[in-house]
Amino acid sequence: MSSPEQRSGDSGSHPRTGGKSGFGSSYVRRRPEPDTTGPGSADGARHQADRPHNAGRPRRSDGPGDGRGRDRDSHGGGRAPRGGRPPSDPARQAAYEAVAAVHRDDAYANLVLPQILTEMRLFGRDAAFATELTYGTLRLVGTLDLIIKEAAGRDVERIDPPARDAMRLGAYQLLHTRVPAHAAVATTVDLVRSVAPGAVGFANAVLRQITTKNWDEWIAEVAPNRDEDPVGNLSVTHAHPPWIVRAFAESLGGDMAETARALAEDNERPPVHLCARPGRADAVTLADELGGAPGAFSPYAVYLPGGSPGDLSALAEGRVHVQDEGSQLVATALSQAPIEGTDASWLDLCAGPGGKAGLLGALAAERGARVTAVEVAEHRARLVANATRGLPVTTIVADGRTAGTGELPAASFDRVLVDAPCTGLGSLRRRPESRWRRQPTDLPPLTSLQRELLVAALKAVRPGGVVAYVTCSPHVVETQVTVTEAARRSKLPIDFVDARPLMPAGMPGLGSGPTVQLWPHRHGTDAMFLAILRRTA
Ligand SMILES: C[S@@+](CC[C@H](N)C(=O)[O-])C[C@H]1O[C@@H](n2cnc3c(N)ncnc32)[C@H](O)[C@@H]1O
Repeated sequence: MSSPEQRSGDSGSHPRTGGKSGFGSSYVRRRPEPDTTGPGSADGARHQADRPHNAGRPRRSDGPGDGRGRDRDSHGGGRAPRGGRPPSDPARQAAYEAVAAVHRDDAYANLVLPQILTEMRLFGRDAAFATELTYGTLRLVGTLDLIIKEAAGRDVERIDPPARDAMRLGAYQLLHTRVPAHAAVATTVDLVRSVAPGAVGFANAVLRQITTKNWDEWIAEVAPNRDEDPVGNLSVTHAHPPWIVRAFAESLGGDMAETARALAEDNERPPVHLCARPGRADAVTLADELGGAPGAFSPYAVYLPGGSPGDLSALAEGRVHVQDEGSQLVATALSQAPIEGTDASWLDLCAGPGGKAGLLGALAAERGARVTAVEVAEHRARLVANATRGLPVTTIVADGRTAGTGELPAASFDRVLVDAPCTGLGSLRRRPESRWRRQPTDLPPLTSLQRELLVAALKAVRPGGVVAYVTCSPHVVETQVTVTEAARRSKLPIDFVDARPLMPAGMPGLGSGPTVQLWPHRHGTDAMFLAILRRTA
């Protein structure tokens, strides 16, 4: 079983159908893959999809360790025993394994957890509980650590990693679930006994201390004063690093109350969104068929109540793919932006793994147009080719920064999408560990790549045609600053098209234009940014 969170996002859509369209998608390797691909997408769900097969798996160990004196690299020694005696509490053990793998091996929760659940043969309620513990603990870990530090009287860095991860899971149960306190303490102490036996007494004492207050009371104790340090207060209250709080606040015009709502939404479990491919499926019919609901905004969106989207026959048949509704909206907006003259040649400059190329391909098929999908990483280009099979899409392995030259000639495309590699701060709700992994130092190389890609796109689009610049991040440096700077550097005549009328009629919270910033707390979508630029004569 896999949870909605494990499978949601734009990754993993590999329709295997040949489709009904007369077009054939083709996969053409035209250029050798460069040694360096530049920073990849921060959209973890997408990148995670093509990590080496075992990249998310915990390393094997010989058995439980003594729980003392391990550094980060030796964290693997403290794992609950899996061989021999069956675990008495498999759901908690699975969650421990997943959290430990994320912290020890830099694994991705949405990859490693399904593997662990499968290996441990956990289904139904056990799997759901393990998922809840894993995702909840990883999301809140920064604040849980502050509480553990306060209760333990020592910095968490000084606690053995296996004991620390077990205690994080215990603290999460105590403060964020309905598990009775005595059960949360007892099961956590059992877990510590198996992964870090030397820390049993310590863990017991710390957990008992944590039971003395509820979440709000602990927050009042560990968070900075809201008036004196509003960013610090929100950072602790909603468990996001301060630089991300500042980035959200800046994008929201300094409105700290709304920033709080945006942060809070990242801690909610997001629904799975499907895209019913135009010409192949109808969202309303599909929603009926799946027991879901049609999307609030995208005409192609279906909200799935739960379960495993991977099991749906509609996915295997290529009638739908998993895709956040915000991604559907920005791709659709590009297809609907008014242009003059021909409308036959579309370009997707950062296509892997192919979510938006799948939707653009289906829309292009209805309009007699053709999409060229460019992806720098060969393995991701293969995903694009799979995702667009049967659609009028040609996949090319190339560096998008070369657009406007050679086989992606200057002034030759009618519509161009730049779905740029970014920090992914707009989809933190789908990737629980990401907020703690991302660093402000990730920004300079990403923004420089974003600018270069957008300049290349502006060269490749013909006068009168349009470029959609999209990020799954609301960080103004990746959105407004990149767009303004790239338009200036291109030295080409550019107009900004108001993107708001390209969103569904009546959609609220679209701001003053001409760009659009979607938000989970406003729209229920990932925080996608969209700018539409028209190249003038
Ligand atoms: C945000 S993801 C695109 C997601 C995709 N549009 C979708 O909807 O599935 C960015 C992609 O750009 C690719 N990329 C990074 N640098 C690139 C470059 N210089 N040229 C082309 N693609 C690049 C990454 O490998 C990644 O697949």
